[in-house]
Amino acid sequence: MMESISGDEFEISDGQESTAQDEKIFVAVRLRPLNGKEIAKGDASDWECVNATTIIFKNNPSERSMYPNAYTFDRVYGCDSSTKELYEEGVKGIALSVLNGINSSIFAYGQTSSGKTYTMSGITEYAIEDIYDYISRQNDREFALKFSAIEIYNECVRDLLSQDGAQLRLLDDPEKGVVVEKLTEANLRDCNHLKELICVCEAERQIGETKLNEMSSRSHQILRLTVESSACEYNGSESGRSLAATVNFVDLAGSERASQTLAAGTRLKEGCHINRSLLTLGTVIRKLSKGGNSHVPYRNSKLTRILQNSLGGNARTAIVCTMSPAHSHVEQSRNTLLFASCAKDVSTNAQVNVVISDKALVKQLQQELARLANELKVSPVLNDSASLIREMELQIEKMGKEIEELTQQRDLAESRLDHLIRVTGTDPNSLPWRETGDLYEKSSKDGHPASDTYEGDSLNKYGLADMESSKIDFLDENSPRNVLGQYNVPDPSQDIRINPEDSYKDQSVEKTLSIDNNNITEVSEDYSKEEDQNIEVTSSIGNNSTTNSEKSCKEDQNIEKKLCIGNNSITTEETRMDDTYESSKENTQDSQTTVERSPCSSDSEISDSEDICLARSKSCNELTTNASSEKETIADSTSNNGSETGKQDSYIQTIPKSKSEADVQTITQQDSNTPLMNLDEKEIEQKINSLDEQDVSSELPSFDPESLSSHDSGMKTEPKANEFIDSEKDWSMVFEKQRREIIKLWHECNTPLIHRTYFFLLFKGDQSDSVYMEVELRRLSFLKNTPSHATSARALSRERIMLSRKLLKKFSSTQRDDLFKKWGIPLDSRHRRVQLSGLLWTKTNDIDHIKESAEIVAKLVGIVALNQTPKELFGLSFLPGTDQFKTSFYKGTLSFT
Ligand SMILES: Nc1ncnc2c1ncn2[C@@H]1O[C@H](COP(=O)(O)OP(=O)(O)OP(=O)(O)O)[C@@H](O)[C@H]1O
Repeated sequence: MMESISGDEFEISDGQESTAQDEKIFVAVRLRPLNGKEIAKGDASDWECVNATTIIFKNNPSERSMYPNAYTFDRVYGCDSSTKELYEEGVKGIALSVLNGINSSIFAYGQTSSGKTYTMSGITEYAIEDIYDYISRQNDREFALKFSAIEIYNECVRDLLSQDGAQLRLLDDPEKGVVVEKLTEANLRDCNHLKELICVCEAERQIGETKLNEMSSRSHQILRLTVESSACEYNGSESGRSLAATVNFVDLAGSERASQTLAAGTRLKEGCHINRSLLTLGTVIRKLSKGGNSHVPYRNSKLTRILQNSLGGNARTAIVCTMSPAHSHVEQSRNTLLFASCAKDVSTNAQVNVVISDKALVKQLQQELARLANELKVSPVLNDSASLIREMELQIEKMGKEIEELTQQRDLAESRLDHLIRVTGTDPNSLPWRETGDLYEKSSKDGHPASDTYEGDSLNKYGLADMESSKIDFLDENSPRNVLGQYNVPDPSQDIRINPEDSYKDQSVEKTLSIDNNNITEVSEDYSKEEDQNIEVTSSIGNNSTTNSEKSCKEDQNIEKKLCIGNNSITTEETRMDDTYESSKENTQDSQTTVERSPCSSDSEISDSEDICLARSKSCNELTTNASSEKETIADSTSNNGSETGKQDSYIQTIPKSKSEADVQTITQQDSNTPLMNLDEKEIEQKINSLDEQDVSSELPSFDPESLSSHDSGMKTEPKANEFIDSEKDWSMVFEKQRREIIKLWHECNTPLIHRTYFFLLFKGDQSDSVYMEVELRRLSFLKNTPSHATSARALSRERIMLSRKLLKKFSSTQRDDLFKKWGIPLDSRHRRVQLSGLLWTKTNDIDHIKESAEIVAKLVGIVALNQTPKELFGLSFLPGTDQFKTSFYKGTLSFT
């Protein structure tokens, strides 16, 4: 919408095309006629407008003067000009910019009695008439006009529409700039309303009589008209865009000389304030006219503060400088012209002020949203790609977490291994699992089972007899001896007892990995049969019916070692081994020992196993050292064909090799028909005590890492505790005794309660727990003698505090009260939760107390299901610091029923 007004270049639009642009202040000079007093004094008129833009000092044009004789402005108006002419030719376009959403200001500047009020009154009247005339002709836009008026009198701001005459404060608004606080803003009904208000302002304004002007304005007056306009809704545009701008009609007080006005008292004071503010205005104009980035002292007067936007800011500005032509005022007139000259060099940067209403903004954003959504709809590829990328990102994120978790587990295992290797002084290059790992990897690549490529020699040369089974165990995740296999290095873990049944299972596993499934069944079954049947089994494995063939033995020594175990077959087979095998024959003895542990190896052992011996593999050194005696044992064992006594008792874990070791401790199966679970607490206690009396479980040796480094000798003092004779019922008793011992040691070592809980709940007496019980006992025995109790005590205290806090979250008030009562804590006592957490795991002799403590801690730390927990988590680590595991890790892996 574009429209021209009264032939002026002014155009009004909806503001969409308007852009900010620099524009000089429009400056016009107006001469008033000589008034009666001046004529009476015989004052001559010094100034003449020679054309529309130039005014000259006419009385002494040839006189050399420090002042110019001619001044050029946008427009100059002589004595006979009219205000209408002045308005129409320059000021109108600027004043009516307000209709276009552009701020504007019209100033009248000049000495007192020069005609400022006379001129501004006319301009204001013409402007408001034009504005209302224009509005009345607009049918497609709605307008709202507001009016406010202030005067600055003696540097005080006063609301001319208010009767109270209170001084108003100026505030700096980040968006609007300087605003007058509590200023009345009248919503205009029509033009007459505005005129009425302007009349009110004239009446309210400070007027005083001076020598030069009977009606001298003693204040600066600013009439402000705000025009807001927007397109009519029925017009269908509904752009929500409004234009809002203000036009200021500024009638300044006139500069004056006290000598001329003969002011005194109040008038003199007024004159001082007027001159001071006008001086600031002149400074501001001068600074602005020079451009650059020099400081502009707007804040030096309230006038310049309020008009800051109109002076070089977001506004179009016109200044009408009024002059008296009288010679007696020539000096003031030159000052006015100097001010006007500066003003015309000042640039402003007016721009259209477009206001978007909140409602319109919301609507606009909704439209934008709909447009974008539509774009997505019509672009399925983009849509699919986005969802695909998101899905992939989620997968990557998930994989990253899994990798991180696996890395943590690997690091944990590696750190424990490294520590173990360091402590034992083992040459890392000789670690058997590295070799087997290579083999395993190689075999996997070949697409064959690991055992197919596994060669006993690679283990035998390290003298690690158990590695054969260890490697296989490692592949079997369900085997409780996985870790045993992994940690099968020459260290105290060698003392760990092996469950005979587990040993049996291990042997079976070895076979299953060496033969096909059909034979597995056969072999397994045959283990419990007669000796001769074992020979048959061997035959069946040897390449489909080849009985003890040389070829088969050479091709698969693994099978040979394990399955060629008939009465005479061992000797026979060994003589058929290749050179490599022979060269490592000494070390191979351990493998053979392992073979001989097979339940099918000899029923003679079964017959002897009324006093089953226990124990577990020896260190490689020991095994190597005792290879000869072991061989003898093998011969003995294989030559004895005793009666069958059943599978359960038919194992020999370790064959005694020396005289000292031949003193195998046995456990007589007393009361073997009485299940431990049927006994009460006292009876269990008695049984355990009886075990003590029999010295079945002699006091455990303290764990000394130093001794690990010299395991050669250290292993010669194998603790007798390893030499338990095992049976299910005896094991239950031993387990109970060990568990009680562990509980006491936990207490003495300030072991974290969470560790105790996990351990207690995880190991409940299964045969396979023996390894872990043993290790825990040894670890605690070592810890007990270390001076770290103070530190661990503090940690334990912190843990108890932590648990006391969790009591609040995990137990209801009623549950807590029940617990307090049960645990003898008065309900009216203080710090009951702390008291309770302090009691947990303290009564080491009271198994019920221990069970309850474990249950409470389990609930507090959120253990949910332990039945799927790999016991290897407690691993066979001999590190003293294993108590300090990461709870979160365990929480993520343990399960509890
Ligand atoms: N252009 C003009 N034509 C005829 N009379 C004029 C003109 N300008 C001013 N006058 C008369 O001169 C007198 C002084 O004018 P006016 O009050 O407007 O001066 P002023 O600059 O506002 O003075 P002050 O600063 O003291 O208020 C008034 O009587 C006014 O009618």
